[in-house]
Amino acid sequence: MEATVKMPEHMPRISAENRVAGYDWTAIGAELDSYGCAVLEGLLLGDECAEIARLYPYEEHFRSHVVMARHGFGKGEYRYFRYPLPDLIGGLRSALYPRLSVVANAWNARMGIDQHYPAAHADYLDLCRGAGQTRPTPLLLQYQPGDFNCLHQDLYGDLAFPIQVAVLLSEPGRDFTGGEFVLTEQRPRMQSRAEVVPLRRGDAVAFAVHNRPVQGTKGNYRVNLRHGVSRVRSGHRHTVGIIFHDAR
Ligand SMILES: O=C(O)CCC(=O)C(=O)O
Ligand SMILES: [Fe+2]
Repeated sequence: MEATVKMPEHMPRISAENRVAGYDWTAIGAELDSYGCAVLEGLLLGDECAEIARLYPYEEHFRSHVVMARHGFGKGEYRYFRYPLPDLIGGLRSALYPRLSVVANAWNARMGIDQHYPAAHADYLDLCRGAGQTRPTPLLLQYQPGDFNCLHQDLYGDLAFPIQVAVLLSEPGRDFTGGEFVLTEQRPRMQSRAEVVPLRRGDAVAFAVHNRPVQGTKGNYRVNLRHGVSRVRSGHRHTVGIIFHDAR
């Protein structure tokens, strides 16, 4: 007879390392190089999305609460998680980082930036700590009808890891309409380029935080990116943002 082992409910069914290892990182790196963003389909399961979104009202999980309209950031609200992060988010943060650091190091070399990202996220957080950046940056966002997130860059100090990840926790068309994830890319002496990233619930987008190199005819040039969310037309939308540098 087969033994059945029931996993405790709070444990993610697949380890973060295993789910991250399931993606084609060569293809993701190529998408990031070409467009400044790449989609990781199905990073979270539906019930995992619900589990994270449900944390929103519980203050004990968060260190601060931002009402976007008060700061001119848009309309809607978000909360920065406290350490220790929920397992699912902390696990993804450390499992995604080594893959993205390969792309980030290649970008720095192409942009002539003399900085190397260590292979382990714990070591990068040590560097952040040394720069006075000790507060956790992963966040949970909540949008209602009429809400939007103005184009911005998530920079919280001198140290900034150049790629971040956002996971959509609500299902477009069912839970909400509108609310598209938008990325703009400002090119030197040229007009800006926009990307609208189609996401389903559980999909993640990895994208450039502020700068990335673009291969031109005369070598690499640097573009400046911003991201945001278009107006939510109906329903409710939740996202979890995974930023790899900590904040001052
Ligand atoms: O809600 C979104 O899709 C964008 C969230 C965001 O700005 C972020 O994760 O940094
Ligand atoms: Fe953001």
